[in-house]
Amino acid sequence: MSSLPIISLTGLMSDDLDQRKETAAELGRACREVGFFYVKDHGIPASVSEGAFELARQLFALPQDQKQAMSIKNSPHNRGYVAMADEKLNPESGADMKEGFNIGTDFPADHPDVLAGKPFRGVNFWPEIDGWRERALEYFNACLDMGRVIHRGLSLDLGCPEDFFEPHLKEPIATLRMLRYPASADQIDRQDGGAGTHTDYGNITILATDKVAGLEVSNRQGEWIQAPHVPGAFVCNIGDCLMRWSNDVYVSTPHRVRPPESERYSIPFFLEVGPESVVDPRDIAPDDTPKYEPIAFADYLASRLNATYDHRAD
Ligand SMILES: O=C(O)CCC(=O)C(=O)O
Ligand SMILES: [Fe+2]
Repeated sequence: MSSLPIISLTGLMSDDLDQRKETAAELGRACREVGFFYVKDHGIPASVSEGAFELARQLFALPQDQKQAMSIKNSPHNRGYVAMADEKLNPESGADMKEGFNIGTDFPADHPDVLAGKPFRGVNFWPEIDGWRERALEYFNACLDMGRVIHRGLSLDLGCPEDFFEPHLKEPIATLRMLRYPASADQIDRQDGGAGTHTDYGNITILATDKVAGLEVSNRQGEWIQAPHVPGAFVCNIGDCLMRWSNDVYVSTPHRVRPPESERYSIPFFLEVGPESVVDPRDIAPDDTPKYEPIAFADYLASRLNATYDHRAD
C-alpha cells in the first residue's frame, strides 16, 4: 500500500441491497487491509465543512484566558479546550504541538444522564461567538449522520444485520474536535511532533483536513505514507474499539501528524458507541475464538483517555 483508497458512498444510500452490498464490500476491504480510506459522495456539501474550519479559526483566535475558561481540565466528560502541549497522543514520544477544542453529544444540563453523573454525559462549553454553537452542532450532526450510514455498510460487510450498530449509535459518545497545529516544521525535529503516533479509540473517525500536509499513516510494512488533502473527501479510519469488537477482522492503524510547514487545521469527528454498549467480539465474529473479553465502552474509553492526559491520570 502506498496510497489510501477513495470510496464513493453513493451505493450505501441506494434502495437496492445489491448496490449497498457492493459499496459495503469496498469499505470492508479497506477496513481489513488498511484501516484507512477516503470517503467521497457523502452528502456533506463543501460549504458545510469549510464553515466548520471558519468556526475553528474563530475559536482559536480568542484570547487565551477565554479559551482556558473552557478548559477540558474542568470537564470530567472530555469536553472543552486543550492547550498547546497539554496532550500526548503517544506518551512515550512527548507532548503534541497543537491546541484543540472538544464538543461532545450536546446534552442539556437537566438530561437524566447528566444529572446522574454518568460518564461522558456532560454539558458542552461554548464560546461567546454569535451563531457558533448552532453551526458547530449542524456540522456535528452531519458527521453523525454520515457515520451511521458508514456503519450500515460495515454491518453488511461483517455479516451482521444491517442495523446491528443502530442501538449503539442512538445516543453515542461522539466528539467533534477542532485542532490547530502551529507552523513548527523548522522548530521540532520529531516526526510525530504535531500528533504523536497513536491509534484512535472508538469505532470510526471522520476527519476533515485543510490543504496543509501533515497526516501520515503506517502501512503494514511499517512505512509511513502520506494522507494528503483530497478535495471534497473525508479521511475515515477504524478505531481500536471496532477492531476489538470485530475480533481484529478490521484494523486500527497507527498514524501521526508531522510538525507542519505552515499553520494547519484539522477537524476529526470521533464516533464512539454509547457508554453502556458492551463491546463483545462474540457479537460480530460468533464462530471465532474471542481475543478480547466483553467490556462496557465507557470503561474502555476512560482507560484510554487516562493515559493521554495528565489531568485525568491525576
Ligand atoms: O490532524 C490530523 O490530521 C489527525 C489528528 C488525529 O489523528 C487525531 O486527533 O486523532
Ligand atoms: Fe487519530
